[in-house]
This record gives sequence, C-alpha cells and structure tokens, in this order.
Amino acid sequence: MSAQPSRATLIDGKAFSTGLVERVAAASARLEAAHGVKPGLAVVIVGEDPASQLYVRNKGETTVRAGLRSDTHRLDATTSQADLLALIAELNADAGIHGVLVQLPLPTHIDASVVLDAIDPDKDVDGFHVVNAGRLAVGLPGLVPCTPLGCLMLLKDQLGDLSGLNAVIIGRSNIVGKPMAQLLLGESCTVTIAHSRTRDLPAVCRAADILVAAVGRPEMVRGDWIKPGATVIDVGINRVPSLDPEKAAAGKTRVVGDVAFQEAVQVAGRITPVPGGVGPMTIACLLANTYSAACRSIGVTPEPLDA
Ligand SMILES: NC(=O)C1=CN([C@@H]2O[C@H](COP(=O)(O)OP(=O)(O)OC[C@H]3O[C@@H](n4cnc5c(N)ncnc54)[C@H](OP(=O)(O)O)[C@@H]3O)[C@@H](O)[C@H]2O)C=CC1
Ligand SMILES: Nc1nc(=O)c2c([nH]1)NC[C@@H]1CN(c3ccc(C(=O)N[C@@H](CCC(=O)O)C(=O)O)cc3)C=[N+]21
Repeated sequence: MSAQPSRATLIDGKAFSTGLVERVAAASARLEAAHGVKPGLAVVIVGEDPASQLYVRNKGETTVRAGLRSDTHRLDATTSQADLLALIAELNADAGIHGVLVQLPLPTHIDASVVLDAIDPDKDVDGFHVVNAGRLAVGLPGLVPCTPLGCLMLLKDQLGDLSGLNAVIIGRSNIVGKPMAQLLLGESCTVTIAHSRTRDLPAVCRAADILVAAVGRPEMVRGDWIKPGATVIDVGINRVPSLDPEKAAAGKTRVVGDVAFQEAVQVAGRITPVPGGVGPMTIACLLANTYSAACRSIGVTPEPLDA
C-alpha cells in the first residue's frame, strides 16, 4: 500500500466573505434604523483597464447587495490630475459618502500618492493614506488596507492566537506587504518581509509557520519552499493563458496565484485557493471599512464584525 500524500485544508475565503458581508449588511441596517445613516461608498475609476472594470463592477454589486449606497464615478483615461482632485474634494465634502476609493493603477500622467493623500483619512476605506499607514504603524485605530485585513481575519479564524509564530511575507508594497507585516507584528508574530533582493528566498520561506505571498509572479512559490503543515495565504491574482491551447490561442485566460497550488497543497497544513481565497475577502473588508467609517462619522462605535 502506498502512503497517501497529505492534502492541506482549503481556507474558503469566498464562504468567509459571504458571512462577513451578511454581518456588515445586518449591522448597517441597524445603524440606519437607529441613526438614519446608510453607509455610502464612492468608487472612482480612471480609464478603461478591463481587470479594473471587473473589480469595480464586483465591488458595486456586493455593496448594493449588502444594502449600502454605491456610487461609481467613471472618468476618461485623459482626465487631468486637477479634475480628479476636484472630484475627491467633492466626495470629501459629501455627508452621504463615508468611503472613497480610487481604483489603482492610475494612468501614468497622474501621481497616485498625491491623489491618495487628498482623500479625507476618515473616508479612506482603502487605508492607503499616509495618515492611516502611520496610525497602523504606531498602533492607533484607523482604517486598515482591505487585502491584509482580510488575510488576517482568515488567519485568526484558522489558527486562533498567532503570537510567537514565524510569519514570512513575500512583497513589500504599501498596499499589501507592508500593512500585512504591521498587522502580523501587532498579533505578536515574528515577522520577516522578503522582496526581490532577498537572498535564498526558498530557505527564508521554509522557516515560516505563516507564509503570505504578495508578489505578482504566477506560481513562483514552489512546494519545497513550504514548511510541512504551514499556513499559506496566496494574495496573487495573475492572469495567464488558458491551459487548453485552442482557448489560449483565442486569448482565453485563467487566474492563478503566486503559489504553485498543486505542489503547495501536498505540503501545507492550510492554504487559500485562487480564486476563492483572499480576493473575495478584499471586497468584504471594503464594505466593513465603509460601515466603520459611517459609524465613526456620527460618533457611534462600530459593532464588531468578526465571525
Ligand atoms: N487578492 C487581492 O485582493 C489583491 C491581490 N493583489 C495581487 O497581489 C500581488 C501583489 O500585489 P502588490 O503588492 O500590489 O504588487 P507590487 O508589484 O507592488 O509588489 C510586489 C512585491 O513583490 C516583490 N517581488 C517581485 N519579484 C520578486 C521575486 N522574484 N522575489 C521576491 N520578491 C519579489 C517586489 O519586491 P521589490 O520591492 O524588491 O521590487 C515587491 O515588493 C499581485 O499579484 C496583485 O495582483 C493585490 C491587491 C489586492
Ligand atoms: N484602490 C484600490 N483598492 C484595491 O483594493 C484594489 C485596487 N485599487 N486595484 C486592484 C486591486 C486588486 N483587487 C482585487 C479585489 C478583488 C478581487 C477578487 O474578488 N477576486 C476574486 C475573483 C478573481 C478573478 O476571477 O478575477 C477571487 O480571487 O476569487 C481580486 C483583486 C483590489 N485592488
């Protein structure tokens, strides 16, 4: 008899996010009944990037399904930075809007950091404003970036107390890697941030009890980079040609993560799939942040939304 290879438990971000969206919907309905305030999210998209259009549509649909207000502002790719800043100023001043998200990437003639820092930090539901990055770094309450927040919720749900665990994050972007590191440090993990200059990345990864891959390179993390039993969170969303050569020739694509899933699933203890893992959590956390921002705008303490 040959030994069965062990298979990791799948972390079902899609199911978790459905529950989180339901909790946001219920808490928002109570907020509206008690205080007459319906949380409102404004999403601004500049240009026609098809992937961005898809995410923006998903966000809008989920927001409306949760009973929140959702406004989408579609601006032409040639919109000037000044016109974009003028729209943000309007949204900052709009009492019916509690969350403002400017979809990234922006066209190259616009300076993203200027635009992100023009958003009122208390409406910055992406958590990208320098003030919110600072609050997270020093441990003050603030709006936390949605993708790392969603990863942390999944990790706590799976593992409970994270203190003392070795966490390795591959990627040091301001929107995923750095805030993920801050959150895990806040949970008393021993945190390593790896990036393109890291020496012997496979060896660094093999020390991880928690491995978060946020690289943007399809299936870069191999099975033999993973410590047996580790928890693997795959943030990557990469479009690659379809496996079927005919479909690939016709331009059909599929989505894969930054982790070679078929290898990793044989070694890891738990792993998020792509799709159906971190992606849906990002959208659910955006709604949770919009709900919290709406509460704080009227001085109400948000209800806890953890499972
Ligand atoms: N699921 C979701 O909701 C979301 C998914 N994503 C996905 O997550 C991934 C990361 O996104 P983002 O953080 O914006 O990406 P960035 O491109 O901003 O950052 C990528 C990071 O990976 C590092 N890196 C690149 N190549 C290597 C390598 N060969 N070895 C080690 N490190 C490397 C870079 O290092 P260096 O700094 O040295 O260049 C950089 O820090 C993407 O696939 C993106 O699509 C992003 C946001 C939300
Ligand atoms: N200001 C800003 N904030 C963002 O949060 C932001 C952004 N800009 N620009 C683009 C990235 C990417 N992003 C995703 C959101 C949801 C899924 C998602 O729902 N994914 C599904 C479907 C994946 C698919 O099939 O395409 C899944 O993984 O199951 C993915 C990626 C948010 N981003």
